Amino acid sequence: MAVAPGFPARRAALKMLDAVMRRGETLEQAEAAALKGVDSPADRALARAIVGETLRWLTDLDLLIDSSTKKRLPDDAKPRGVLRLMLAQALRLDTPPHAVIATCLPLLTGGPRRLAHGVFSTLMKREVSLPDVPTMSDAVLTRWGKRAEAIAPGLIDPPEVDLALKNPDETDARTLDMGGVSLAAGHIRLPRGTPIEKMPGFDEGAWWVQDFAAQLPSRLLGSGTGKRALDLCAAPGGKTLSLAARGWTVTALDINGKRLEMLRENLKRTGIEAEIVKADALTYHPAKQFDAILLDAPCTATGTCRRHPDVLHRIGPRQIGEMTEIQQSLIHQAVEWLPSGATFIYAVCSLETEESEDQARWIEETFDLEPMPIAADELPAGLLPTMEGWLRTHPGMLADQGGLDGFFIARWRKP
Ligand SMILES: C[S@@+](CC[C@H](N)C(=O)[O-])C[C@H]1O[C@@H](n2cnc3c(N)ncnc32)[C@H](O)[C@@H]1O
Repeated sequence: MAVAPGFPARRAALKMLDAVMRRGETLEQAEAAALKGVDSPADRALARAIVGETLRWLTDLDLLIDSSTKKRLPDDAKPRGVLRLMLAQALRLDTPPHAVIATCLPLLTGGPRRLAHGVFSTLMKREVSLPDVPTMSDAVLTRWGKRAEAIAPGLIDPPEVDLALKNPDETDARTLDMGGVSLAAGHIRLPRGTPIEKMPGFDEGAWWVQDFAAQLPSRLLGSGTGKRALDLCAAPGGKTLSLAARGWTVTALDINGKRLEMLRENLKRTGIEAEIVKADALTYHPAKQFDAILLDAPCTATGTCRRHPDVLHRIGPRQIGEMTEIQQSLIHQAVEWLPSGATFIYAVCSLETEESEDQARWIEETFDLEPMPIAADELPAGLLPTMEGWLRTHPGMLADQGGLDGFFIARWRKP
């Protein structure tokens, strides 16, 4: 039987879905193997889009599948995986049902193929649709509680593209030039799918890609002219770039050589300078003193679920527990290195309370640090600090302007 055009993209999508759901791999890890041999950029983009939509809407797709099978298909059954992809294409990517059938059913043989065909055709005849907002899984609902309702509207679509400008004075001119919108000085938002490398200013390094929420921790350290900052978990370097662009003399430390290579490339392209240190922060001994330490700690990254919807299905109490321990070890080190008068920022791109608010409370109970509450006038319009003076963002915020990643940021001073 001849292979339908578009079949390689679906086969890759199934491999990626399987790697995330059964092996707990990240989408990035899964892509490397699954897209091997898929050469056309369009097919690669299609495979990514199919898996992205499938993971974003997984709970709702499963509810539809379960509504038309007599016996519930096991979570890891191949026909369920194929049906998830088929429905995501028909209901989210507007792929005509006949094209979905032609390209996806060859992923199965025999009885499972007939079953998937039957379920898909029944659902198409019923003219089923998805809800307006994706339903979160029970595991996510248990963790996020009431907040899930506020967050979920931010997960309907993948996010737009945010840029951070090296020179915030250029915001108006560059926003106009690129046809974007700006949510604050130094920020530009472009439509999803914008060919970034072709945009004006890329070659000269006038900006870099960074989610709006991820731009906030360095903003909260203010201008750094004549001052030194340690960016403790720095790679690939978004925060190093914005700190250095704000005048800070930055030491960027990270344990991961590959990620530091990206940081090096980012510095080169933007013409921004920073000292790079490849080291384990847990054994490193800084030779200098710093006016500020920014710990953008490793975390479960559930705050990036708009771009990485795999986190909605891979992360659970075990990973959260492991991360909170690593974060506390890193916090211990950072606080030890803070000289009197220096500022400490703890940030995570996580929506999990254990990695965020609970860690800030633990810091206040454990260390002799003075809170430096974040003030409303330090934040872009539409964002407010919490009662404790911390900043919590999530994808449902600034929804009418395209939302933003989930971040938690808190700030202290060493007395
Ligand atoms: C959230 S990411 C940092 C993102 C970065 N700040 C940025 O803005 O691009 C966390 C980083 O922590 C690094 N990391 C994890 N454990 C570390 C350790 N023990 N010492 C140094 N870096 C570590 C990881 O390699 C990863 O690059």
